[in-house]
Amino acid sequence: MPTTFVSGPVKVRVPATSANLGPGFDALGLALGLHDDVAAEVVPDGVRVTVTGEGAGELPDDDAHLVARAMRATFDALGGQPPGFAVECVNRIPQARGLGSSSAAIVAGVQLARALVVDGDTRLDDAGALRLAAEIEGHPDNVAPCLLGGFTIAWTEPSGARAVSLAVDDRVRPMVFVPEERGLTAVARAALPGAVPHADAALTAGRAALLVHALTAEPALLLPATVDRLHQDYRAEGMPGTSALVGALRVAGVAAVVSGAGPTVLALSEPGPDFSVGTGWRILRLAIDVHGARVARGRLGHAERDPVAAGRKS
Ligand SMILES: Nc1ncnc2c1ncn2[C@@H]1O[C@H](COP(=O)(O)OP(=O)(O)OP(=O)(O)O)[C@@H](O)[C@H]1O
Ligand SMILES: N[C@@H](CCO)C(=O)O
Repeated sequence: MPTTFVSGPVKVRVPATSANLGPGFDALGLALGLHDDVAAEVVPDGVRVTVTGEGAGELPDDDAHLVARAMRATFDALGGQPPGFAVECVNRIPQARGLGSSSAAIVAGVQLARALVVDGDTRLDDAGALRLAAEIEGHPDNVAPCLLGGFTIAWTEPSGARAVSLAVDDRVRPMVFVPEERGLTAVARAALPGAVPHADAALTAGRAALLVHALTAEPALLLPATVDRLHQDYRAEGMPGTSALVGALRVAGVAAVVSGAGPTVLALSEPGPDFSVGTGWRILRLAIDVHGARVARGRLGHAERDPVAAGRKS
């Protein structure tokens, strides 16, 4: 069946995400109340991308932009490319910091392309959108919470990625400490060994299981539930400030972990008033986003175009 495109713009709001959460490497993730807003429409020719906020002046303005690449891949999956398309991004998620900026861009592209095709949600259903987004990203732990919201457990079967979303206990209060310096996921993944000791794998599997209970029902167990032996120690040399802050917070009794591939630190409870963080960290208290990516018709409104004000609503 030929592909027909809708006229007029569509938009999507996508949340930041924190992957791994300590022991859940490449599997667990949490959607956070900090968002990028992205709009797109079909145009007669070419690909144009404008960016405001995070990444403005640095990211490509054409087909090479990650949102455009995800849209292209999704149009292919939907049966055909439009003559051209224009994209407007208002970015608030810090990039290359471990807060899922690349997954947010990919999910935005997948959801916008689906919304721009008549019957797009039928041609590529929600399960297919997750599979495609995870395939583009390479692992599902950020794209799952970005699409579904909440606390997600993602896994990959021969047919592709799948995920479930669970409600988080109200007492969990995420806080992120974002450093100035960036860290690319690809670099952090290269620091990992090909194999780990059986004892480390066994300990981490047990803590990941405990973490599901701690996050959903018993936050008092978050400190033991966030112990990991699979990735954080191997990456510590590449992000010494992050490693030191995680260590100091944990000594103070706070369930702190490296967010995603770092270098942001995620704390699942707040440190006491006596805890001194030091300089150079942007500290954000963030709600948990329970909605995941939200699509609507129309252009970005005034509030959505503000790269700061709308950033912390969930
Ligand atoms: N909103 C965006 N639009 C276009 N490209 C983006 C966007 N956000 C991120 N990127 C691209 O992805 C890169 C960062 O991806 P990377 O996976 O290394 O980090 P992250 O997604 O922020 O962190 P993590 O995966 O650890 O949570 C950026 O350097 C940029 O090339
Ligand atoms: N699980 C991924 C998350 C970052 O994309 C990693 O730690 O490499």
